[in-house]
Amino acid sequence: MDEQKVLSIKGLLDDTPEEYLSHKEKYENSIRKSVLFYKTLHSTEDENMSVDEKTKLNFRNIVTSAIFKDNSPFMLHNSMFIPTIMGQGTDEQREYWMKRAKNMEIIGTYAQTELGHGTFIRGLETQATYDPDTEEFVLHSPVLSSYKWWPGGLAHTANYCIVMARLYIKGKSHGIHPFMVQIRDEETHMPLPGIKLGEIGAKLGFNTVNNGFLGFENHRISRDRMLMKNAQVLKDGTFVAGSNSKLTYGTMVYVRVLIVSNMANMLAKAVTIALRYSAIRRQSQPKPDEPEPQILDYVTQQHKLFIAIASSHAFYMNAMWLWEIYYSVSLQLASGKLDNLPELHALACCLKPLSTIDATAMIEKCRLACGGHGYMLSANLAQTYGLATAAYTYEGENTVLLLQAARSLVKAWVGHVKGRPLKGTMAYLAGDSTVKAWDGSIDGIIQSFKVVAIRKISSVVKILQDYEKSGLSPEDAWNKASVFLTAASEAHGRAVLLSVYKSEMDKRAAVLSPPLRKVLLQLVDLYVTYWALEKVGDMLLYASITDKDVDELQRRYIELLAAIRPNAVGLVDAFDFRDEILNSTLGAYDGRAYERLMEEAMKSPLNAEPVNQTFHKYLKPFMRGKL
Ligand SMILES: CCCCCCCCCCCCCC(=O)SCCNC(=O)CCNC(=O)[C@H](O)C(C)(C)COP(=O)(O)OP(=O)(O)OC[C@H]1O[C@@H](n2cnc3c(N)ncnc32)[C@H](O)[C@@H]1OP(=O)(O)O
Ligand SMILES: Cc1cc2nc3c(=O)[nH]c(=O)nc-3n(C[C@H](O)[C@H](O)[C@H](O)COP(=O)(O)OP(=O)(O)OC[C@H]3O[C@@H](n4cnc5c(N)ncnc54)[C@H](O)[C@@H]3O)c2cc1C
Repeated sequence: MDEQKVLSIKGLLDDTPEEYLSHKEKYENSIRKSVLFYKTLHSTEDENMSVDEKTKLNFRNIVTSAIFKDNSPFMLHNSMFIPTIMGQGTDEQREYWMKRAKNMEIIGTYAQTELGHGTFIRGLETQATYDPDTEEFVLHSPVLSSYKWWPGGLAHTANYCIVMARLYIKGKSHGIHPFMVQIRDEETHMPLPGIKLGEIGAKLGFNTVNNGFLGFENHRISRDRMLMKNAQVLKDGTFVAGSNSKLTYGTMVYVRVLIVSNMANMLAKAVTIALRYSAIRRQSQPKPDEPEPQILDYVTQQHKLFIAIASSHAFYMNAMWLWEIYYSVSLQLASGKLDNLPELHALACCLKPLSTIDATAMIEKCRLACGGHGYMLSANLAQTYGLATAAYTYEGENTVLLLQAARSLVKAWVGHVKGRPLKGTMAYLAGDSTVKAWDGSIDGIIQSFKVVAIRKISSVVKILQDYEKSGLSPEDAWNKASVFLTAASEAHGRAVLLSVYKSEMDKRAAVLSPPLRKVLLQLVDLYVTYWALEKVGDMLLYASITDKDVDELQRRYIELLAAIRPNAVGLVDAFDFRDEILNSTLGAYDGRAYERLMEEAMKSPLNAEPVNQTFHKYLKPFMRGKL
């Protein structure tokens, strides 16, 4: 696809930095650009029909990040509204709504979270009560806490949305289901009667996403507006349950899978900026007779940055692998086979949190690695952090998701002890977890991570059982053990991340030139060694590492940093981000960071006049003692 063509369209990139616009202007500018971007992208994609969905998504994601530093108000239309129609609609509903949504005849969002509940979906309070006399659902927000709160684009952009609401038929609740709801008039864009809409206000990031609130006052929609692929309500009010109520959560699983590759991209961007800047920035004079070195030559700087390069590769490989699993499970679900859904859910509940936790921490480290200039918004590291840390919370708060994964792991372990077979990515739990002599090879360390996971899972299951034996209810035992349950999930997630990164690289190794293979495998080695040192306590406890082994591992780590140093700039150049996509004074390809900082500073509205009017109004009288 022609990224260059997209980015050269006039008006897509901002002349005035967004941060100098008011809240309202930011929104209006983002809408103008969203429309232009949609038209441009469509014409570009039409020329590239052969490209597969995953490449298309990645391309869109990267180009979008250049045009919208703080994300687009159409974001939810593409990432959740359309996927929910696809995943939850009947054939007829898909046919009708997809045509309208794909052509942008309607703009939609996904309204699930409420003021009172986000995590606990079964606690949602928005009501959809079926009225068999009129064959309609009556949508109602009975209390303030039932107002929808957060959906992107909901405030002033979307005219339709998918509302997740509790279905009532003849006084009986039938759980949470998706409803297609028109919220604004298609001609005037006014909110429809019985619908209260607005924007939720300024946030840490996402300030151009137009996140909104929504309340209903007995608003009626026809029966065919319930998305009925899974569960159905017949005309007379008969409820037909779906094969698994959790299929209603399908869009969330899809987005959790996408988030892993999104984190790989965000981290790649941040480290490209910080690393290029580290190559031109010179500071201090360790040797009196020599010039100031590039800060990239300080090993502490390499320690901050090289792991971010390796982590981006690791997330990318894991994301592609997870995408394949998602794809094949989706095909199975379509043919009614549900067996592998729990494993997909558990995997997404490990990899979404770990990728967002690591990316958030490493992007912040990239900012810190740029010293004072990293703090400038024009460096584009603060905004990148804002986007990454949002993903820590959205699409399932990370602690909550790790506890979901723990639920599957505990179940698997208990079953294994009872003799039930383990399958898929949990099959390794049946392996040997006895302490052996330390094996410091890459495969040996990965094996140690698996042992750590087995031991943490088995240990927390024992804790849970002991609590229950002492008289605690299963729920209280679970809560009491939850710190260690999340630790067990993290250990499992680390074992998956490490082993998939290594095995996916091995698969590709054969087609790489020997020098490239060498460098990419150094990154794998660095990643594995870094995490062994980060988790040295676990290695001591469960994998019999000795102080001598740790010493060796530390030396190996330092040697790897030295080996990667000559290729470090090449490695970030290989991410192949155009300057427009990095959008950073510090990270441009030509290294003219100081010139760019000054050029950007001159765009500050305060620099338009030499004396600001507040001097005459306040400062002068104040300094003369007249105020
Ligand atoms: C274009 C590229 C863009 C890329 C970037 C994208 C950016 C996009 C921007 C997005 C912006 C942000 C947009 C947004 O933020 S949209 C809002 C997102 N909101 C959330 O993610 C809410 C998080 N909460 C939940 O998911 C659930 O309520 C949890 C999971 C916490 C519990 O749930 P609940 O209380 O109802 O369940 P339970 O505890 O009774 O039962 C648990 C049982 O159910 C199974 N189970 C649970 N869940 C699933 C599942 N999904 N598939 C299959 N199975 C599932 C589970 O294994 C267990 O099974 P078992 O053990 O009993 O056998
Ligand atoms: C930038 C952004 C965009 C968003 N976009 C959308 C959108 O488009 N559509 C939409 O519907 N929603 C959206 N959301 C909402 C988002 O999905 C929720 O905020 C998220 O799922 C977390 O739920 P919560 O806010 O209820 O947090 P809470 O669940 O209240 O979490 C607060 C704390 O309680 C802890 N906690 C909660 N439950 C448990 C538990 N069972 N065990 C242990 N600890 C627990 C959490 O770990 C956390 O520390 C968005 C949020 C953000 C930040």
